[in-house]
Amino acid sequence: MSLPKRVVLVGPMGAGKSTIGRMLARELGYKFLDSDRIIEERCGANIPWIFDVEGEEGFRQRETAMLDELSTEHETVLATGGGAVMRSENHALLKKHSVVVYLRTSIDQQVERTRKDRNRPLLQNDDPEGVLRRLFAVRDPLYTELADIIMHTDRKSPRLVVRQLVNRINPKTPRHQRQVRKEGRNHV
Ligand SMILES: Nc1ncnc2c1ncn2[C@@H]1O[C@H](COP(=O)(O)OP(=O)(O)OP(=O)(O)O)[C@@H](O)[C@H]1O
Ligand SMILES: O=C(O)C1=C[C@@H](O)[C@@H](O)[C@H](O)C1
Ligand SMILES: [Mg+2]
Repeated sequence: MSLPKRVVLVGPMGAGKSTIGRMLARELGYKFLDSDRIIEERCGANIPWIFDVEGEEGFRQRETAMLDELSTEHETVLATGGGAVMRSENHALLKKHSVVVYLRTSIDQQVERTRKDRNRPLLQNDDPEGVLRRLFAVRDPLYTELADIIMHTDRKSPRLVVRQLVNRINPKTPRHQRQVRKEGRNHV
């Protein structure tokens, strides 16, 4: 089986899309793209500034344009923003020539992993856990629907997640084939 043209990572804030995406790209010999970072570079401003000045809607417009542009880049691993699934027009752009991986992560882990970072405007308020919970209720079905692979990340180091993903995306090893026969499902 050959490698997919693109691997697209989706999931909530703190799922590890940026962290795991960079490591996975290195393993596959692919280029790493992070849509949040490229939007910031193009705009010459960080995401909190974009939300402040243009509102969330302004950011979402930039995000759709970026996903469209990046959808033709092959041999890439793309880390998306947590809200990329919120616009239905983005779904075809995410699926294009790609294997979509949902990095599924519990609310507790999302809270823990986003606690110290001030670069996520939706979480700069009195109740970031409540926000993460509400977003997850809406978005989890969308991530799940889009996903070709659902990778659970709780209690796994980024290294382990990457190893399991490489096995899953490029299943050449007998050990992996035995695991799939045993589990027979889309969840890892
Ligand atoms: N499997 C993991 N175990 C423990 N910590 C992790 C894991 N994956 C990521 N992290 C840590 O969680 C934090 C958030 O990860 P990261 O920025 O990659 O998330 P993200 O999914 O890209 O979030 P966003 O949607 O906001 O861009 C980082 O500090 C990272 O080191
Ligand atoms: O979950 C979200 O809606 C977001 C996640 C981040 O990756 C950024 O795209 C931005 O902070 C919005
Ligand atoms: Mg990220």
